Amino acid sequence: MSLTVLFYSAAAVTLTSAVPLFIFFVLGPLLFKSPHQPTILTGLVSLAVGSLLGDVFFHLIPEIFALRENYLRNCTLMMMGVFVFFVGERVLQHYHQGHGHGHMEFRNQSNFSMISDATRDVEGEEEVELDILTTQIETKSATPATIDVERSLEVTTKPVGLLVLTSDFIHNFVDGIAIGVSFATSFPVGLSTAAAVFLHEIPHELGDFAILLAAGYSPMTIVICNILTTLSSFLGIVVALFLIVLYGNGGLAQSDPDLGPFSASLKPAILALTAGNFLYIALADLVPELLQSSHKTDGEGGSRWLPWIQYSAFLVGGTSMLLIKILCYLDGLHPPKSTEYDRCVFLIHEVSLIPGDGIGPEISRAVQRIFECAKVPIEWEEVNVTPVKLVDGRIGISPDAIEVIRRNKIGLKGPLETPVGKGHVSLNLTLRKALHLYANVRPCQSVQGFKTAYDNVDLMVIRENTEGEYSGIEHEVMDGVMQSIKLITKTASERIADFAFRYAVKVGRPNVTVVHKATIMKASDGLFLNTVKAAAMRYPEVKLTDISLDRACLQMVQDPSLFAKTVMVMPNLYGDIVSDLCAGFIGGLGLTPSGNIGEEGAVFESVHGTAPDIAGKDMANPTALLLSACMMLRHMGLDSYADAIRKAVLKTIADGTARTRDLGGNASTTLFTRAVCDNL
Ligand SMILES: NC(=O)C1=CN([C@@H]2O[C@H](COP(=O)(O)OP(=O)(O)OC[C@H]3O[C@@H](n4cnc5c(N)ncnc54)[C@H](O)[C@@H]3O)[C@@H](O)[C@H]2O)C=CC1
Ligand SMILES: O=C(O)CCC(=O)C(=O)O
Repeated sequence: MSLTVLFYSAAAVTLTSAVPLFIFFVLGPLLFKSPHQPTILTGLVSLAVGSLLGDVFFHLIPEIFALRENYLRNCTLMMMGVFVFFVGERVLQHYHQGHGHGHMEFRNQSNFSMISDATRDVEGEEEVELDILTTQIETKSATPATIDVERSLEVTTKPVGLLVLTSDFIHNFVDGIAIGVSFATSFPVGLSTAAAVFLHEIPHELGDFAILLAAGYSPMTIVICNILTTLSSFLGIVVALFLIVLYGNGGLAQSDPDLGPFSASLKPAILALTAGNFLYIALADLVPELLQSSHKTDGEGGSRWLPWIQYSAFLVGGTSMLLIKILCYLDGLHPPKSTEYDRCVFLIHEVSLIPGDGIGPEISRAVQRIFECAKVPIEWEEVNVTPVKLVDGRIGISPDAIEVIRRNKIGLKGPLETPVGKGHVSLNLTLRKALHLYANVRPCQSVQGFKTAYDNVDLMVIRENTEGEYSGIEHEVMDGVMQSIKLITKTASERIADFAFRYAVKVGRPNVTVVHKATIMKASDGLFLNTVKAAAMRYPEVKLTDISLDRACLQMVQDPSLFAKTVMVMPNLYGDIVSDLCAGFIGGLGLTPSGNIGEEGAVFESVHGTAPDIAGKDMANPTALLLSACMMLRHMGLDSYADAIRKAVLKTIADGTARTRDLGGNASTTLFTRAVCDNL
């Protein structure tokens, strides 16, 4: 995804820099000669104000506060964005009385006297070939503004040019970061930020051209300097991409809190600074300039329409930002929810598909067919994980296959067979470890309309997914004595504990329950338990309880509703067993989904295995994999598709006519799939 972000950001920055250059050379002479020059310039500045504010209010703020985390920090950073640019402008003013983050440089001068400005030092100093200068000289002698201009001539010297270039360099660098991070957030946010930067760059760059001409720079030198300062935008993009790669998981498609520190923390922080910056430029830099120009022009008998032009251009800028947002909603018929809107336009998401063994290919085909019916905007990239002999002689998944899944960041996986009591290590575990998918989320909810012994089951198991009893550290101590080591580390326990608490906050469950057997495994389960207890201090809004594994199983079987308001977190093996137990409450393994989630991506799969007893017979229930695929869609922000598919699946089961055998019906996998499509 980073390459896509790089491409869009680089294209945006190139356009943002090239167009003002084009305007300067091709349209500049016409513009400067035109009697409508103030009108055009005021229109451009007003358009910039509208688009900057539109970007802030319609795109950046919803994105910054899409997650409930870091609310105060992000507010502070937004304020800091304003403050830093206020201080920066003050410093620049100190060195050059007047030039801060200038856009039209009509501060303290009458109606956009940029042109007159530009001529100050040029006369007699350098021969400049452009027509534009002739126009400038004429303009200068003709307007009353000349007096102001003459006065300010005294402060305009060559160092001013350097100051302007330095400030441009910094400004472009910040714009580069903002554009890079915005595109990493989503295409629409990138587009709107690039448009806002672009629209305020035009008047800004034109103003700077004029000052540089005035400071004695030749047009060619200005162009070269402009290209050099533009390089800092690219530097900004590189910094943004570096942060994305370093902190993981940004990139046009994902902004789920589970996806890693970039999406959850760094991205809102940078967007908050950008929002502060844009607010400052719009309200502190541009609006006062507009008010001043309007006032003076009126006073001088200028266009009475000027304020109306400003209002209209402002509204056009703001409305265009609103339109980008509305188009985005319409595209996916999404409800207006910022995390979801995030991913909704123009992009087809690439998802790795591992069909798996046994019933895996049958149920994977069913999912693909139903996704087609639902027109889900994803493309599958099938990954072959057939075990191969690795360089170290072990049997496992080829590094290339793992790389594909890592690249796509999102995968759907059918079950993989593991030889019992012999042979190669579990490929399921290999994938989880290789991709650092440390959290296994296993929800279990009653299917309305499908009656079991338990009603309204609503359980949530979070299983540590990388170590514990599944560490695979086993050896023969002596003949007839085998030892298997249960590895529990503080790091992994802390990671899963934090995940469980964040998850509880996210889904609105008030409690976390840690399930353990620390009475017996005092050291390993003891460490797990204590680490979760310590993590609880960081989430005062969530209540922590602990329960031993055996007691938890008893209570669940007696009354699963006792656990309906909690998120259960536990070591690896317990999670595997407890989630199968949960499946029993609602109708079996054909119904329970799961997601393996980590910082580098997520792979979704059903809780069940390859079901060798029914494999190849068109008898398997694809619901568990389908619901896993719905979890995946939600993880990607494609909630509306997830909701539609889930509704159709549950309706099909509730209708009762197309139930598979595990649910007491006699429908084939194919028939069930067709029924779900019909219900979509
Ligand atoms: N995550 C994974 O890929 C997992 C893989 N496995 C592997 O699967 C293989 C078989 O394991 P088992 O212990 O037999 O467990 P299993 O989950 O494959 O089967 C248990 C029972 O549930 C039924 N069942 C499971 N899924 C079903 C579905 N979608 N529709 C209808 N009935 C379904 C089966 O017919 C069987 O009677 C083993 O090689 C094991 O290693 C087991 C569990 C998880
Ligand atoms: O890899 C296997 O064979 C079984 C894995 C399993 O049961 C699980 O952890 O979900």
